Amino acid sequence: MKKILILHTGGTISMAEDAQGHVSPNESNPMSAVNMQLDEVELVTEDIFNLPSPHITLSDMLVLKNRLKKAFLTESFDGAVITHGTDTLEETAFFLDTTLERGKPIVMTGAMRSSNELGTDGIYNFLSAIRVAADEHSHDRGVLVVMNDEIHSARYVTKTHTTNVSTFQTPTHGPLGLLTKNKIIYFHNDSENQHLDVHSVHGNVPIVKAFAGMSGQILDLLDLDKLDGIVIEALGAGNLPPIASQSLQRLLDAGVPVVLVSRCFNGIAEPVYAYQGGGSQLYDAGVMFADEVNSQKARLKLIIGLNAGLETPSQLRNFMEN
Ligand SMILES: NC(=O)C[C@H](N)C(=O)O
Repeated sequence: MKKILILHTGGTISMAEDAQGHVSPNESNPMSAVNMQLDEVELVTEDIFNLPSPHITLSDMLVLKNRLKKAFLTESFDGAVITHGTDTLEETAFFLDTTLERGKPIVMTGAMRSSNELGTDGIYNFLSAIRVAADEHSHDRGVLVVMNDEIHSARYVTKTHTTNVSTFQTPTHGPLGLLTKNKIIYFHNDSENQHLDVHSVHGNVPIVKAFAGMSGQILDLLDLDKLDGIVIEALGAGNLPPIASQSLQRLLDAGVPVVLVSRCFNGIAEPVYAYQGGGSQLYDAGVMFADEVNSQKARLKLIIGLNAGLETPSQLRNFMEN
């Protein structure tokens, strides 16, 4: 018999629609009332939060991480399922994936349609997540995201559609696997995300998106005394308009960690172009190129690195670029 910890955190999966079509949280989570009778699986359920996922903070992620650590170290759980709002699900998944060691399966899921809507996907996704968490082949894969019959890696998955039930996709790599009616099939193994545990999540790290004709105005407005780092969503392979790149130099000169990702949905940013504002110039000036993560995940990674005590530029660069 597998013992699986269920942590409900809120999100649309826990919400209901009213007569006007407005969706909001319930006093008590409808998912807790779902009577999931499964052979060979014992479920232990906790309503750890009841929050829409735009209300989830890094402190909440830390609470979840500590709860999961306890579950596996001292409570002999065989796996865990976390239900979560989809808006920031990928961020919580990435945070847990980076701060917890790989081992027993941790599976996150949610829904795009609330509990009383026609075609609600909540209970189906919940059951799928439990199946994956109880499967022997789900061990040592890091945090998994299960929605709409697909299994995705926390490192790469992202929300791609505002309302569609197939919103979670893995650009460049594709999903790790899928669920059929009777089977769970993994197509490939994922490389391990660098693991670093943290006990705090302090830090002001904004994300700034680049655009054609970008001036330095937004970067010039940033108060260096209140800035612990910055993530730039750059153009293409990792380039910036020339004036913006000049303003970035002020941050680099002040020792602010600057991390770059691409605003492209697919592919990997690399220091290639040598013109003014080009990636290779930015790299030589000290900009770190975060490997294969989007801006919201690069931001979490930088905050984790800083809170884990990586101080020197080379320590941080090694963490951010691998
Ligand atoms: N589908 C969802 O769960 C979206 C909702 N706004 C949330 O993230 O809480």
